[in-house]
Amino acid sequence: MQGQSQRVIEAEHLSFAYGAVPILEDVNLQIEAGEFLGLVGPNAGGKSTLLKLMLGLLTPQQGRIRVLGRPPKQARHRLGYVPQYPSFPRDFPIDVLNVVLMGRLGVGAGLSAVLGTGFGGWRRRDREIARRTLLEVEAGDLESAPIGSLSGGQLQRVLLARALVGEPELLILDEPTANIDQRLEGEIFELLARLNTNLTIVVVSHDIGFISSYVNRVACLNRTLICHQTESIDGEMINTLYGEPVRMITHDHGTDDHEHGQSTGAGAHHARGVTPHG
Ligand SMILES: Nc1ncnc2c1ncn2[C@@H]1O[C@H](COP(=O)(O)OP(=O)(O)OP(=O)(O)O)[C@@H](O)[C@H]1O
Repeated sequence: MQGQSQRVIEAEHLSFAYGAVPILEDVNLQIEAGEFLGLVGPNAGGKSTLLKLMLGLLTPQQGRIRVLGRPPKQARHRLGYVPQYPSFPRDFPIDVLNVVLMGRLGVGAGLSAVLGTGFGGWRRRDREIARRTLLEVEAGDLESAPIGSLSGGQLQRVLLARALVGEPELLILDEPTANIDQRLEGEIFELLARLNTNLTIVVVSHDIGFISSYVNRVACLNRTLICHQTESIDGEMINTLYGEPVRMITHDHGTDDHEHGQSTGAGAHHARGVTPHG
């Protein structure tokens, strides 16, 4: 259960480099409980790196990051994470329920169940929670399906269930709809919007136009980070930024060599996969 106005993420003057290559520079970000934040930016802008810092998988060279008031590693069991690409082989002989149950491994009860009785010996309570979570993501009928038999959209729901089954306070998704079609993308985001009624969510996306109708706030990352309230991201603003009507966009800040470089208060923006209308 989240506190009334608990700060879920607090990043202050965060800088990170892989070796000598700077990826994040002086990033400041506060996320309050209950927010649905979209993280957008160009390829290699540092989005996945920022998520890994939130998850405690990387350590910043400068600055500080707190998750639920603690160092990220200490908060990891209270987070749910859906990675960009599923990291297990699709022909692995395991059914959906057991994939979802893996998400209970970080939770005390699930772990002791596995250690005590061997793999597969989950407690009834863990199985109940896993089934309930599959229902929540509208994938209850897939419980016994081999993981390799699922469509892209079904797999995303199952990975979402795996992230939710540990009953997290913050759900982090790295481009959850990158490999599925637009209709299913809408369904997944409808689902995320419902989950957001009692869960803080951070989602990485390339498509600011699409996510703007679901998220409350958009953070734009291209080495440095700038936030916009969703209501300020309307068609007119996007068109002004691009100089022509566009649909699918990412935008970036603070470099001088933009294709559509325009100086705005928020920095210049450019499009990837831009679809001019008309
Ligand atoms: N382990 C690593 N070692 C060295 N460089 C890395 C490593 N991981 C990522 N990078 C580089 O860091 C930069 C930022 O990567 P990151 O994955 O954070 O970007 P991103 O915004 O998530 O990109 P995309 O939209 O393409 O997923 C990229 O240039 C990437 O090649």
